[in-house]
Amino acid sequence: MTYYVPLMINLENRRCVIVGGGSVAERKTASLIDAGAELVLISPEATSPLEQWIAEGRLTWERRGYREGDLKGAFLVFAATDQAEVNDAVTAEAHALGIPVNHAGEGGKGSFISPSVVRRGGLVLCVSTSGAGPLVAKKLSRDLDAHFGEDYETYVEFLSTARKMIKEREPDAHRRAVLFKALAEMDVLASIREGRFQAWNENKWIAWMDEYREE
Ligand SMILES: C[C@@]1(CC(=O)O)c2cc3[nH]c(cc4nc(cc5[nH]c(cc(n2)[C@H]1CCC(=O)O)[C@@](C)(CC(=O)O)[C@@H]5CCC(=O)O)C(CC(=O)O)=C4CCC(=O)O)c(CCC(=O)O)c3CC(=O)O
Ligand SMILES: NC(=O)C1=CN([C@@H]2O[C@H](COP(=O)(O)OP(=O)(O)OC[C@H]3O[C@@H](n4cnc5c(N)ncnc54)[C@H](O)[C@@H]3O)[C@@H](O)[C@H]2O)C=CC1
Repeated sequence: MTYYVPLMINLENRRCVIVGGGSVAERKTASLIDAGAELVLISPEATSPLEQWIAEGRLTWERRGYREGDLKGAFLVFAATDQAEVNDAVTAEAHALGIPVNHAGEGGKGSFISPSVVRRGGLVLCVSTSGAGPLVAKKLSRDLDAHFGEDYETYVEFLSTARKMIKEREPDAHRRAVLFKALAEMDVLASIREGRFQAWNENKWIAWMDEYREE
């Protein structure tokens, strides 16, 4: 089995080309829109949600079949037609140009695959079976969905603010490390869950950092 390496990619304003306009293209496009990518769809047909997004200006549509040369300038490519030879040709062009490509019909032919994803704000939980069972990946991520509640979104926001505070206010590498460790062990989730949590203001952060300074 392929040893896939998970990555987190920032696609904001990056040109992504999706070839094919069916249900698979629709699913991949939905997450790319949320990512703020610059999207180009190449397909003679598109599902109604895709058409809706096109009408809203969220992606541009080349209403025709794929032609060699379509991938020039792309950062990422999705080959998602129902024609095996078209998906293969798109993949071959992407490989030749050194652009990462996803092959919907035979995952192993592409250079990356999409995991099943559960989001809680900045917390991103991904499940992949390395292509062995996409439906199983989906099922396992539903288990995670049930286990990780909305409280994690608030928790990750809290961590993000804390990290920023610590970086801004603590120049000493050793003391920073002590603070990050204390932060990771702090039990904030329970209070969020019970509705007792209130976001910390700057003074509370400073007081908290000072406690550790004295030790
Ligand atoms: C290799 C990979 C490449 C890629 O697409 O990136 C791939 C490939 C293929 N999928 C196929 C079928 C289905 N895929 C789904 C659903 C999802 N597929 C996704 C990912 C991946 N699918 C990558 C591996 C991920 C991994 O294993 O970790 C998810 C997780 C994410 C996403 O697509 O964004 C998303 C769930 C999203 C969610 O969580 O909701 C469903 C069910 C449904 O539609 O609900 C079916 C029908 C049931 C079935 O056949 O199992 C076929 C056979 C096609 C044929 O028969 O011709 C291939 C071809 C092949 O086997 O290579
Ligand atoms: N990776 C995944 O998660 C899954 C992959 N699949 C595979 O992906 C393929 C596509 O699935 P669906 O989106 O459900 O198919 P679909 O039949 O709904 O859509 C196919 C799309 O490809 C377009 N198309 C056909 N020829 C084209 C060309 N020359 N250039 C550009 N676009 C072209 C069609 O106009 C249509 O919009 C399936 O055949 C299957 O092999 C299927 C289910 C899930």
